[in-house]
Amino acid sequence: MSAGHLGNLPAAATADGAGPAHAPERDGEHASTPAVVLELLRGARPAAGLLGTSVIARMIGHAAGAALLLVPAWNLGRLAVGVAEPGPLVAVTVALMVGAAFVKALCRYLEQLTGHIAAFRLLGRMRTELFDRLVPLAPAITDTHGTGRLMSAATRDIDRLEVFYAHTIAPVVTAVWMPLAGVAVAAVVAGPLPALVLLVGVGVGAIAVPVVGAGRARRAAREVVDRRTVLAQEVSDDLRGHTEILSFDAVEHRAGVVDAHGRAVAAAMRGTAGVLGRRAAMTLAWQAMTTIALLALAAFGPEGAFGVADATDIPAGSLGAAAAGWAALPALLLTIALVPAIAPALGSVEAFARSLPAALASARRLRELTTTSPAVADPARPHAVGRVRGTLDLENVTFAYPSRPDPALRDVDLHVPAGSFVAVVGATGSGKSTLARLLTRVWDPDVGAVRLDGVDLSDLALADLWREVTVFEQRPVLLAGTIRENLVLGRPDASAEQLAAACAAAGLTTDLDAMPDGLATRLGEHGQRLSGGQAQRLALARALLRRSPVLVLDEATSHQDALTQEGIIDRLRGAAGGTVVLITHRLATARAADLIVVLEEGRVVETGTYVDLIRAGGAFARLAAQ
Ligand SMILES: Nc1ncnc2c1ncn2[C@@H]1O[C@H](COP(=O)(O)OP(=O)(O)OP(=O)(O)O)[C@@H](O)[C@H]1O
Repeated sequence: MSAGHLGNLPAAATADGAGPAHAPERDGEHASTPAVVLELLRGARPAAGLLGTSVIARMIGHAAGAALLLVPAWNLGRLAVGVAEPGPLVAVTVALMVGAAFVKALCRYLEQLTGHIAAFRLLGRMRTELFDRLVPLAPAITDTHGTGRLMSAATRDIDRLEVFYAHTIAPVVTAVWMPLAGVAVAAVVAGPLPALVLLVGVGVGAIAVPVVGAGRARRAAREVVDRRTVLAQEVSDDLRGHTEILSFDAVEHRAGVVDAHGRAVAAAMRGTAGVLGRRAAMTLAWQAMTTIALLALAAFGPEGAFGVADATDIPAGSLGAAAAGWAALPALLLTIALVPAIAPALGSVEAFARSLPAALASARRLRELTTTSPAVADPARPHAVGRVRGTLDLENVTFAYPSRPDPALRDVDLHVPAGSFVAVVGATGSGKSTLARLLTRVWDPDVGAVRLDGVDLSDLALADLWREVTVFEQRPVLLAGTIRENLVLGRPDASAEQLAAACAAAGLTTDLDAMPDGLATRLGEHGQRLSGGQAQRLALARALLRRSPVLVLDEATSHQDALTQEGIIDRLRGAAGGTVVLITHRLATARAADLIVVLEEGRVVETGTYVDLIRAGGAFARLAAQ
């Protein structure tokens, strides 16, 4: 997907405009309503044809619906004043009504069909775009927003925009054109005064209904969206941590937390109820008032106010003659019938005035998410990558997480020769994983540089970097598919031999042999059908399979027994494609390393081989003695 305009989602910052490396910035929250609406409309371009059809179908459908009321009203008037023969008139009226009903039904079908196809197509695109936008924002976005919130954005917020595309564009157009057409018909058939009365009535309905409580409805909608998001985050945490919740006997406590958030959502929703009630009442009130005003005009207004029907047309001796004083009856009935004929078009204003604030609140939240500056961004002109040897250098690196002022790494200088095996050790919290994250450019350093083969990582395209440097995360994520699908995630074209070699190196072969379905074994969500050790061995095999020039392993053997761990470490050098950086708190695994780097409170305090460091009797020896 291109990095330029991305449908409904505003363009994300690029490297040039990213500002400070990891200071997430948001501007979506402050976007004005017209700006958000305009952006949504711009995003509708790919489905313009379908949306146009939906609008036209709705306009014709509403006109047919109006005809269902206007034809009998007009003809009833004509019948009453005697200007038409009852027999043919009834036949024509019935035929016209059947035709209008058929057109109305067909148009309604077309409107709904095309409107919804357009909306779902656009929502599908937006989900893909959202995903594309979120990738470069990770991990800043999960750190600051939480996965539940992102999930809610990708599903609920995007779904809510369906209201805008399927239920707003066509109704708005119809809500403008139907009243104008109705007033024009009244002006032609009944004259300017009835048209003016109708215009005022419709104007009150069209303007007052959505305006009543608009600010309150908007604030309440935003609150509902925010509170629902918190609820989604809590529920997602509960689902993920259900085992802990059960074993800690915390079901009641957690149910109470979720219940409290549910109540908060309900309270926020109640905020809109009063506004909705008033709007519904006003929708009915303007119709009643306009009808009364038209009747009053006919009864007490100037003579000839409904003066189009010609009394000389009325045959002598007919019922019409008796009703000569009511010569204007057809025009009066037709104008009165215009009120309920126009009402459905305005009724939808009330409906979308109700749902639109929620859709716009969702659009704002999506905007807010996607305008967060990425923690790392692709360079404007990436350095071309040739054959990577795998030399790593950290030069005077200092880094602090955005949420913590104390640096997690300070003044780190480190040289890792290509093809070497380096172990990074240190007490918990000393900055080992942070070092791994900087090597894979999850974050950029605040000061100093991280280089691969002498090239600053920030000059490499992220895709190139991710291809050359493979990372084994401390808490690797397994997908719900088969073992094979998980293994080939980073190398879809791996041969059977390559798969077997990676599995053997990671110590997974015995496990696979014991499984009746072998590589085809399904894992369940987050690999829950594997033991902790098996899941770790599988994730390690997946990382080894890539044979990338640099392999960063963060606690890759922490769940293994001593024997299994020893075997894995022995095979590691041969199985990896080049440089290996092994982050570990088990010092025995560092024994085979060419170089051991000891971290203490974010600083490199010692480097050397196992034997040298033990002999030196410094920080490493103290760690070993613990
Ligand atoms: N995402 C984060 N946001 C804020 N602070 C963080 C984050 N991740 C780590 N830290 C902090 O940075 C410091 C270094 O953490 P790091 O995970 O690098 O240590 P570590 O040596 O890998 O620890 P362990 O052996 O326990 O995994 C710690 O003080 C930690 O609390």
